[in-house]
Amino acid sequence: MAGKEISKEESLSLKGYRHACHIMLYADTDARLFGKIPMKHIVIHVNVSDPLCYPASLVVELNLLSPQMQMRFDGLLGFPGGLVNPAEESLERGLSRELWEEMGTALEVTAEDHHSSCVAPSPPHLITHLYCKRLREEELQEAERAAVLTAADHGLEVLGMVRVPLYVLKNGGGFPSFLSHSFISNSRSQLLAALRDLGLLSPGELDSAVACAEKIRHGPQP
Ligand SMILES: O=c1[nH]cnc2c1ncn2[C@@H]1O[C@H](COP(=O)(O)OP(=O)(O)O)[C@@H](O)[C@H]1O
Repeated sequence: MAGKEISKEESLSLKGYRHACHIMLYADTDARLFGKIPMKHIVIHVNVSDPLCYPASLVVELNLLSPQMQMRFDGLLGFPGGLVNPAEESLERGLSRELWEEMGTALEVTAEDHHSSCVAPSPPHLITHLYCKRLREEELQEAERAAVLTAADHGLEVLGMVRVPLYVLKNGGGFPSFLSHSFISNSRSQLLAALRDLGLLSPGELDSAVACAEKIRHGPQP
């Protein structure tokens, strides 16, 4: 569900549409998976017998940053943010307000952080705007703590912030598994486009992960 891309200016001139603004916060990380594998840059040789995904010879090499999404009240994954009425405030100011409610963090979102605007495939008459903002790792960690400790919506509209794993493990663990979950509206497409456009993952890496996620979704369930 990608939706039709449109410029922010054009979207604001359309009548009868609601505007949903969300943000992808991300940061470089020095964290180590299982205490030993550097998260920043990881190389995994995929096992020949893996039934899923990658050809045996492929070495998966991904840059590991930590983009954030959240588990919503409805059990779907999405980005932090919400509806903004552009007749009352700018998209950026409204998004900052939503972030305060959902994450308990005062983050200034500017027009430079705008990534894309789309006419959402569903629900009808909705424009979705995605913003992307790179933080320092300490800022991201601080935002995660505030989301639990001080955000008004924690445990209600937002059940928790989650980091998006950008690495790929055997049998599609990591990013492909993450993509196989259920997402609100076009947030999954927003995630894929942002990772591609920001150069966090290459088009080839994204295509492989999407194909692998499809196999996981349609594979045997325990
Ligand atoms: O991450 C997202 N990307 C794109 N659209 C989203 C995302 N999260 C929610 N939406 C859509 O935006 C609209 C507003 O949703 P949200 O629940 O975030 O705002 P609200 O708290 O102001 O109601 C809903 O129609 C939903 O389908």
